Amino acid sequence: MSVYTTVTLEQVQQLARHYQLNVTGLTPIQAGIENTNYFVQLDNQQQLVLTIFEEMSLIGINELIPLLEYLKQQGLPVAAPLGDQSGQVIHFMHTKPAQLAPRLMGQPPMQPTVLQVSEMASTLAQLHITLRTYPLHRDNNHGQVWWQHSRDELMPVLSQPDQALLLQIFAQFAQVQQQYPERPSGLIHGDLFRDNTLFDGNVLTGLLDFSELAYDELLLDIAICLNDFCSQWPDVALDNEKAQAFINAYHQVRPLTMGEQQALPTYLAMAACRFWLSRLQVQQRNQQEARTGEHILQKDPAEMRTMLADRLHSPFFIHCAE
Ligand SMILES: Nc1ncnc2c1ncn2[C@@H]1O[C@H](COP(=O)(O)OP(=O)(O)O)[C@@H](O)[C@H]1O
Ligand SMILES: N[C@@H](CCOP(=O)(O)O)C(=O)O
Repeated sequence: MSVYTTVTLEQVQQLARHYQLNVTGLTPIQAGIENTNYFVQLDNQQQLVLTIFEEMSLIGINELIPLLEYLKQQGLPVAAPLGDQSGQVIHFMHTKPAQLAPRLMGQPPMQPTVLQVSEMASTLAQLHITLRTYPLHRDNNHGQVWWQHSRDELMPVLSQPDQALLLQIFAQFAQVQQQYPERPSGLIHGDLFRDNTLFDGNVLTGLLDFSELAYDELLLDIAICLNDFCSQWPDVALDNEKAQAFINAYHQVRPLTMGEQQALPTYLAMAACRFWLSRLQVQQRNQQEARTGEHILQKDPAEMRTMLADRLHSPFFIHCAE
């Protein structure tokens, strides 16, 4: 996060009484940009994460509770939120929905190894397969309709070269979608960046932040995750060895269609574009609402703009073993 809603230790202790838990400490979490999160220390040495939802509707929040429970039961490393003594999961703090979930151990892989990349990709494929039969339809709030809308809204404030770049990717994307129609859809995570995962060595211990979960193209999820896990940080250029390892590992669990393989280079560019647009929007909002301070994280839109240009100018052509 960022901490938008400040809570006191006493307020969290009061919340924890519903769960018959004793809270001894509270630490704001700076990572993340949508919700307010705190690590919560219990007197029995366990730790929880308190999330105060800043944006998501109550309907959306309630959809995720059984979904996370289902994923946990299927063996995926997710933090299903806790029910209190009466089974209630969502409480309210400062009129906003709030939940407690177990803290998963591990660290986000800031410079992922090839093994971590492969582990991420095979888990992503597993996630897509596991969600195939899950009975939920949820539109993507940051899907194609939103891309077009936010592009049109932002156009007037962008420089001429930025406008040209946007027009180029949207035109190329429309063409590729028409050319390669064989692209399966399903429920996707929608935001699997490194900072929404935790690793202990090469073991993936946490998939976090399902707030963008929605019905959309699986290839979009692959492109979002691959872009972030397989870049040569701090440079955004693609690391070809990692990208190929990602594709191999994913393909072994859920074979990519020919359409997906051919469309991937353009999807990588569009995935970067989607986050360029959303970061520009967040930047505008933070300025308009004067949301600043040491606990407010602002991700750099320029990074995604550079990534978009890179993916367009140096496309990554994949090879999938038969
Ligand atoms: N269950 C959890 N276990 C461990 N760390 C967590 C957990 N939930 C959140 N975090 C930490 O909090 C950060 C922000 O959480 P996230 O859900 O991504 O918030 P936001 O919705 O604001 O992006 C994560 O990057 C991670 O460091
Ligand atoms: N991953 C997105 C921002 C979404 O932030 P999160 O903290 O809610 O995961 C980006 O990098 O722009």
